[in-house]
Amino acid sequence: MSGSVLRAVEVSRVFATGAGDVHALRGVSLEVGAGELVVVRGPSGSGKTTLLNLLGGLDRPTGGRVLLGDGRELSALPEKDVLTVRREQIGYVFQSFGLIPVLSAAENVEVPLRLLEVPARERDERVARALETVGLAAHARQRPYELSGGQQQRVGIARALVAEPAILLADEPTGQLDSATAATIMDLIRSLTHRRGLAAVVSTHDPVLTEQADRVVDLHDGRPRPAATVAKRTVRETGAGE
Ligand SMILES: Nc1ncnc2c1ncn2[C@@H]1O[C@H](COP(=O)(O)OP(=O)(O)OP(=O)(O)O)[C@@H](O)[C@H]1O
Repeated sequence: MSGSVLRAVEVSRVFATGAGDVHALRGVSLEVGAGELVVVRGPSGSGKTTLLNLLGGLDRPTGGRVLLGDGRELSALPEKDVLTVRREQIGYVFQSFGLIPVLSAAENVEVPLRLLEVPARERDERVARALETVGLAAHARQRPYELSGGQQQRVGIARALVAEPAILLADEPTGQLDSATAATIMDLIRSLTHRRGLAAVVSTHDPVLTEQADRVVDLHDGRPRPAATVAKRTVRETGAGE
């Protein structure tokens, strides 16, 4: 790993609720470098989504810090700067795909580029390339409901990567897919991570999918379990650049 692209240092998140404080995360540290796939594994309620939200700037920790590769503290930036970091540097993949139903696959993938005000011609080229990368070039004009779950998640991955972020975050990206499709989606995430040198963090509670990880971080009741934080691969598979 050549320096961390994203780092959580002793992050905690306490939610104040009517029934009292909920300690969703209690001092979790995690570091991810370019070309590295870290899987966060844990049972329901262990804090996976909370951690991914903090890493992606969708939420702020109540303790600890989230640091970017350039040394800036994401968790302390003003909201408008967090938004810029999210648009330019972070691709996010959701369990429920998060596609806009009235838009075609290509139009969904185009959304991040519109937000970045990329000119139309360049948008078209980049969207076509992104759909090609996930194997959906032939489905560009279809709406989400005309696609299978696996295909919809491929659109979600193309959308997450079309702006060429350095960081990929995926919260249970295979949670709504059958096990065979889930394996192909994890394969795709792994190969894109290695080929493009992404810093990727993926949450899952499926032990089978952790096979694809370079490193696994186990969460339990908002705490990392150090004994189970294992190096899965010391030598990463690196494919030719794209
Ligand atoms: N906005 C919130 N307000 C109050 N409590 C919350 C909030 N978000 C999460 N929690 C609590 O924090 C804990 C961790 O939740 P989180 O969603 O991060 O777990 P998870 O591991 O992603 O679970 P799942 O696998 O079911 O998605 C849970 O006890 C949850 O109820």
